[in-house]
Amino acid sequence: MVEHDIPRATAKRLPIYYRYLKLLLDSGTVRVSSNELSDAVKFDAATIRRDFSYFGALGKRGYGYDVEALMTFFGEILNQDTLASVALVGVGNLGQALLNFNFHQSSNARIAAAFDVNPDIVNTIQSGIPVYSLDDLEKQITDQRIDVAIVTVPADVAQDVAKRLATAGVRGILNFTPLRLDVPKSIRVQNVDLTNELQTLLYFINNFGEK
Ligand SMILES: NC(=O)c1ccc[n+]([C@@H]2O[C@H](COP(=O)([O-])OP(=O)(O)OC[C@H]3O[C@@H](n4cnc5c(N)ncnc54)[C@H](O)[C@@H]3O)[C@@H](O)[C@H]2O)c1
Repeated sequence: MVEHDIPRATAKRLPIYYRYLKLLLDSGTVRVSSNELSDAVKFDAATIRRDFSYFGALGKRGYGYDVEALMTFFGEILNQDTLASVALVGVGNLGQALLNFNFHQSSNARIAAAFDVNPDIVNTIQSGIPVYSLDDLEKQITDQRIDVAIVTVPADVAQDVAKRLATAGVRGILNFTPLRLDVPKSIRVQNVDLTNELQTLLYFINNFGEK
């Protein structure tokens, strides 16, 4: 693998370019200009052109960049990265906050794909992460070798989502919904309940708070 001596800020933008290019490729787009990329990923076009030039990827005037060639190229570079890919299902208030936080800097995991049913956000990039239609769940989980999913959907659809995740092959679910999920024994579920945490804290403060 060729070592690329690139600035850290450029390296951090690479997964974002990669994921957006993958969305374009999946939708059959052949080429893209730095201005179009700029609109989607919210980095200015000059930054994008400079970033790409570090990799020797030069767009042609009036043509732009070849999406598939860029994807292949960036994919190879990113393969050196052994981060666990995580999915997030339900890009609402909580889901957006988790996408924005991501986990990359503090752990060996990062959210690689998000899913929702809301047509207003499907096929957009949120905090650098592509949001796919729920219809694409199984395909993306398989293609992106996703092992773990975070579930932030309304409780009434959580069981159905968990079942689909299980069938798609995830091995762990971080469940933020109040529903207790029924999944095969081979799948580990970790429930997160901030209300519980707060109640516990209040209990300790009220009962053992006096020094
Ligand atoms: N564990 C906690 O401490 C905690 C805290 C806050 C919220 N929650 C829970 O997290 C969940 C999300 O809360 P929120 O405030 O973000 O809700 P929200 O309504 O803002 O977001 C829900 C999102 O899920 C999407 N969605 C609906 N059905 C879907 C489906 N079948 N597949 C994929 N996406 C679907 C919606 O389009 C929406 O974007 C709820 O279950 C809520 O009870 C838990």
